[in-house]
Amino acid sequence: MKITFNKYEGTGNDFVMIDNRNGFFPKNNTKLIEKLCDRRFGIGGDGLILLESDNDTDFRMVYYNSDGNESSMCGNGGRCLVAFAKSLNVIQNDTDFIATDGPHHASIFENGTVSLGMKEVDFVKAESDYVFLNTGSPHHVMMVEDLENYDVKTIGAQIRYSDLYGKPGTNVNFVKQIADNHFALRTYERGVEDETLSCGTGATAVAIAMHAIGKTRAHHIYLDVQGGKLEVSFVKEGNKYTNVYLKGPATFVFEGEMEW
Ligand SMILES: N[C@@H](CCC[C@H](N)C(=O)O)C(=O)O
Repeated sequence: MKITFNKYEGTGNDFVMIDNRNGFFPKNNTKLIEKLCDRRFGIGGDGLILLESDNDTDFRMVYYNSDGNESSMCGNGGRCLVAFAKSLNVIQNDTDFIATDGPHHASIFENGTVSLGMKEVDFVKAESDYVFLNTGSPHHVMMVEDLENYDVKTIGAQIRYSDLYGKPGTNVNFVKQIADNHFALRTYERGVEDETLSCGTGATAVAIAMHAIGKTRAHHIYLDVQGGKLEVSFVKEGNKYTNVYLKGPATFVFEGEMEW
């Protein structure tokens, strides 16, 4: 059988996109998903995303990490899926869709940039040397001295598998401040088990974490990731971060068919 797919990337975080509105895709076939994401034996991607029909919103997002397992929210993947939905004529330039962490609103601008509404954050754990929060996916955030030469894969894996996070684990972000409203980050992603070029829920977590610990007073933060630039904006209402938006490019790469 042949699978028709599209490949998208958002600041270098890349995804295999499949239109599953007719429900043909074998969603529990972990080995198949892992193979489709494999960069040598498959199409290649940090994750695979299904676009499915939903009764109450424009579409449903189902996200799998490249290890083949379904996981929590993917910010860059969500932005790319919005661009894919537009290419399928499922939506125009504004949409409401549903993902594992709840409803999302998104808009596509003329230059192809996608702004994605993220879940509200009402809990930020701030310790002396790290911050932990959930922006749709769990994120450990820590500032480091030499971000450019930091061993993200080794240290990221140690934290991800540490007793602090137990079996579910976490994503791990290493951060450097560039200006009051400008940070650079590198992310180790669980489920990819490596550094990726960008992580949208990670960039969102870094922006909120830096505000929560007083590194910035800005509500609109610029973030340099390994694969490009993202922006995160939010409103602080009491202890809550609301109106959280993640903005950046979402780019079609190629389409094709793969035999399985
Ligand atoms: N790349 C994503 C995050 C994907 C989920 C993550 N790997 C997890 O399992 O928690 C993003 O852009 O947010």
